[in-house]
This record gives sequence, structure tokens and C-alpha cells, in this order.
Amino acid sequence: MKAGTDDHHRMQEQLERENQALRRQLERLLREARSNEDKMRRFDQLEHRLIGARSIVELLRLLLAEYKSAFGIEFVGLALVDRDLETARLLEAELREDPLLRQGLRLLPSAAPLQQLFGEAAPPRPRLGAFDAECHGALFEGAPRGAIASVALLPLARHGALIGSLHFGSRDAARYEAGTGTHFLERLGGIVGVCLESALNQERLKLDGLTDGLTGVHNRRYFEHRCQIEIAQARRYRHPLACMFLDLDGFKRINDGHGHQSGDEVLRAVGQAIQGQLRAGDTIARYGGEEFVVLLPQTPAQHAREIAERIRQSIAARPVPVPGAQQPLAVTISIGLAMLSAEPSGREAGELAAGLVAAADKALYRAKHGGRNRVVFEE
Ligand SMILES: Nc1nc2c(ncn2[C@@H]2O[C@H](COP(=O)(O)OP(=O)(O)OP(=O)(O)O)[C@@H](O)[C@H]2O)c(=O)[nH]1
Repeated sequence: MKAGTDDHHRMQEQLERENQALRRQLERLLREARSNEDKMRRFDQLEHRLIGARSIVELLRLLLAEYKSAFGIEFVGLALVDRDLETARLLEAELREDPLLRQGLRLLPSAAPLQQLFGEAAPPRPRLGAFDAECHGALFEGAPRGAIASVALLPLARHGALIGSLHFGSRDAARYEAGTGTHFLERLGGIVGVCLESALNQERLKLDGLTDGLTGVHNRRYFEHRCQIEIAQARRYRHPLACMFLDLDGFKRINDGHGHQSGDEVLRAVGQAIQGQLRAGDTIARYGGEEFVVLLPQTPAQHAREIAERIRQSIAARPVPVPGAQQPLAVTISIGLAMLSAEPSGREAGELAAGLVAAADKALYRAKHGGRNRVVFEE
């Protein structure tokens, strides 16, 4: 009888232990389900914001900053294939001014480095595993040495071709282990690829509306927008800002003597020649007819004068070949130069922009009246 009671007790204890283990397992599964549900909810929210991003810059910021905080990832980087430097041009100002983009975004001249990362598999699959300084170091610029233990690399592809890759780095070696499920990451890669392509297309369309069809430099509308931004920056950081107004000399004679097509050829050549003397952060635009305008941020008066003189000389030294003319045509240009006043003023950027252009235009008028082919500085 005693033996039967003992057996019964043992069985009860055994069942109790199994029950506790099952309860712990159930609780763990519930926690995991809740955490997955929570992760899915945050992912859904971010996905909606990615799809709703109104510009490429907003999209890049979402990827490089918000993704990080929403999912507690320490390091995020993005590489984009930019064969003809078009993206570099679209994002020129942002790459210069926004440290987040400068550090987190790499533009690649070809897809070759990505093919090395992802191999030949079609479609390319995400790569998860331990951080390898030799392969992955360049993907996480700015990450302190030894900070990253594991990485997830997501290929971004459109129509079967690699257009970029998104990189996540974690201090936790177990976060991205080779062989773990990548369903979630593959879905993210698909969405990001589509969003990036569409945002870049939008940006191209916008730029088309801001580019002068004849010369390929920006148009007046872009200049007016850019001028206000540069003025606000110059005033905030107390940087000097120079503005140049440039006008071809005797252009009517070229048109009348050699035809409108030759005139167009000259305008194109002059636009290129001016552009050739500028830095990446400078702005050149065709203001109208045979007038160009240039903004030189962070450029003191003496340096601006040297640049203007260099432009004038380079145009005078390089006659332009035009169809039908036996000799290339000698062309000269007059330049008016003005600086944004360093004095504090209560005026708005729009008003200051109009004043700056008017001052450069006044200097140009004096250059024309002084005999043309010269630079005049509006003091
Ligand atoms: N080919 C061509 N000519 C243009 C274009 N836009 C304006 N023009 C011409 O540019 C000429 C400008 O002439 P003016 O304003 O008299 O100036 P200019 O002959 O350059 O003389 P100065 O500026 O005083 O040295 C006009 O003949 C316009 O028809 C264009 O897009 N293409």
C-alpha cells in the first residue's frame, strides 16, 4: 500500500515538473510571439513611412536613422550604384550638408563590389553572419574598430539587376547568425529597392524641370530656390557668399552673323566653360537669354574675384567652333560680382537674394560700359 502511495507521489511530482516546464515553454513562446508581433507592427509602421516618403532625402533619412532606432540596430549603411554620377548630382547639396548622409551613404561607380558581396545567386539573397573587417569594413564607415560583431547585408535589386545594398551591423554576435531565417529582411529589401527607384525617378523629374534644356546647367527657377538656401546658410554660419552675373558680349552679332544655331552652340560652350571653373558646391544657372548667374558659397571677395577672372580668361582664350564658320568664333564675357552683406539685417532670404542679384547686375552694367570683357566688383 505504502509503495503505491510513493509511486503516486513520484508521478504527481513528475507531472508537476513537466507542467512547469510546459508553462515556461508556453510563456517563452508567448513572449516570442508578442515580440514578433511588436516587431511586425514597428516594421509595418516603417514600411508605410518608406512608401509615403515624399523625397529621396526623406527616404534616406528613414533608412539611415529611423530604422536604427525603431529596431535597436547600432550601425546602418547604404550603398547605391551610381554609374554616371547622376545620384551624386541629385544629392549634391545634401551630401555636402548632412553628416548622416555623408557617413551612411556610399555611391558606387559600378555594381561590381555588390556582385562580390552577394555572389552569382539569382535573385541575390541577404547575407547574415560574423563581421569580417576585410569584407565589411568599408560598408560601415565611422563605426569604431571592433564595435560590430555581426552583420546583415541586404541586396537591393530591380528587374534582376543589383542597384544597391543595405547593411545592418550589430554589437551582438548572435543577432545576425548565418543560417537564420531571412524572410523578414528579404521583404524589407524588396520594399526599399522599389521605394529608392521611385524616389530617384521623382527627383530626376524634378531636376528636369529645373534644368535649362539648351545648356544643361540649372535654370532660373532652380537658381532662385538655391539662392535662398545659400543665403540662409551663409547667414547662419557667417560664411561669405559671392554672386556673379555673366553676360556674353556682342552676342546679337554672333546670332545675326552666323545664325541662331551657332549662337546656341556658343551658349552651350560658355555654360560648360563656366561650369568647368567651379567647385562641386557652387551653383551655375542660365538666368535668361545670354546671361548666366553663379553662386559661390563660403568664398571671400578676393577668391571670388580670382574665380571670375579665371572664367573670363578661359572663355576669351577658347574660340568656339560653330557649324558653317571657317574659324572658331572668338567670344568674350563681362562679369559683375557682388558679395552678400555680412551686416546683420532683419530682411528675409528672398529679399536678400533679390538685393544680391541686383548688386551683381549693377556691377555687370558697369563692366559693359567700361568696355566689356572684364570683371567689375560691386563694392
Ligand atoms: N542663339 C540664341 N540667342 C539668344 C537666345 N536667347 C537670347 N538670344 C539673343 O541674345 C541677343 C542678346 O543681345 P543684346 O541684349 O543686344 O546683347 P549683346 O548683343 O550681347 O550685347 P552686349 O550684352 O551689350 O554686349 C539677342 O540677339 C537675342 O536674340 C538663345 O537661346 N539662343
